[in-house]
Amino acid sequence: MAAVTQPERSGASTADGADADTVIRLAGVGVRRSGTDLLADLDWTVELDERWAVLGPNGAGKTTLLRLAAAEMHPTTGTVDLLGERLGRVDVFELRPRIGLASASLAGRVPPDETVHDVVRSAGYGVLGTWRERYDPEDDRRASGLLEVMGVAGLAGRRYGTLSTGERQRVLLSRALMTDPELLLLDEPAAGLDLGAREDLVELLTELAADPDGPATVMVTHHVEEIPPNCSHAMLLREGRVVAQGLLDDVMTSENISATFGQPLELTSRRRRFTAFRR
Ligand SMILES: Nc1ncnc2c1ncn2[C@@H]1O[C@H](COP(=O)(O)OP(=O)(O)OP(=O)(O)O)[C@@H](O)[C@H]1O
Repeated sequence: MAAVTQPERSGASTADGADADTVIRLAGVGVRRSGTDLLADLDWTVELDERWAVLGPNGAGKTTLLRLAAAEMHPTTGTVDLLGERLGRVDVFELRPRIGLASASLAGRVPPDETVHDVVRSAGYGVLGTWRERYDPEDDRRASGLLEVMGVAGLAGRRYGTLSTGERQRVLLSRALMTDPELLLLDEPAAGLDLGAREDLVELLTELAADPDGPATVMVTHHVEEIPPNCSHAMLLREGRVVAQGLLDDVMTSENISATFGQPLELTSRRRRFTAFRR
């Protein structure tokens, strides 16, 4: 993967004395809807140099967690600090461009007639669908560079609605990186991909994760096979609660995976790639 230049980021302190390398801090977080706890008792810290995988079965609360981290919703209880700013006290419209997000819900909102180049470029304005925004040549260069890095430069002029699932994932990843975010959030980036496309994506994410000046990354997935080998941390969620979280090698055990998915599973790893099957 060719490198897209990232500015160097360092660990200074913010004005309120918080560690500037802390990208996400959740303390005592709960999200409650219609009398149900979507998330409960959640404490979580993500540092700038960390690459997280979040795993759990359907309905575990993974997307809810990512929406909190994307400043798309507020917690019912507890506090959420993103990039040194407390949700509820900060203008989320200023915060969101600092966070790159690729998710199925975003994918579904892209106008099908939009060109691929515009889908990527318009992230700078936080909009979907180009209207009257003014773009600098630098915006065009960055969008083109990212599409090149993701191996889809040849699709720049194509309409988004004509792309395959794998091509869309690469375009949305390019869009998520357009604002040079400090935090990158990926909700099931490999969903719907065939085996080859999944492996291509894992390779892309591995290269992205290896960039020391790249963003802190949180990737939500259902499948252990999709975890990039250089992922540093993992969180396992079940029914809105953390089963385990911490360093990848400590968290990814047969016991923890079995507890998370509620069945006896055997987890194996080879060259830091995981597979799981029922015992
Ligand atoms: N507004 C709401 N009212 C009640 N329940 C809700 C609401 N929004 C979400 N839920 C429920 O919260 C739970 C967690 O949803 P979430 O989308 O975070 O799970 P998930 O882990 O991402 O699931 P999946 O893997 O299926 O995408 C689900 O059971 C969902 O039905």
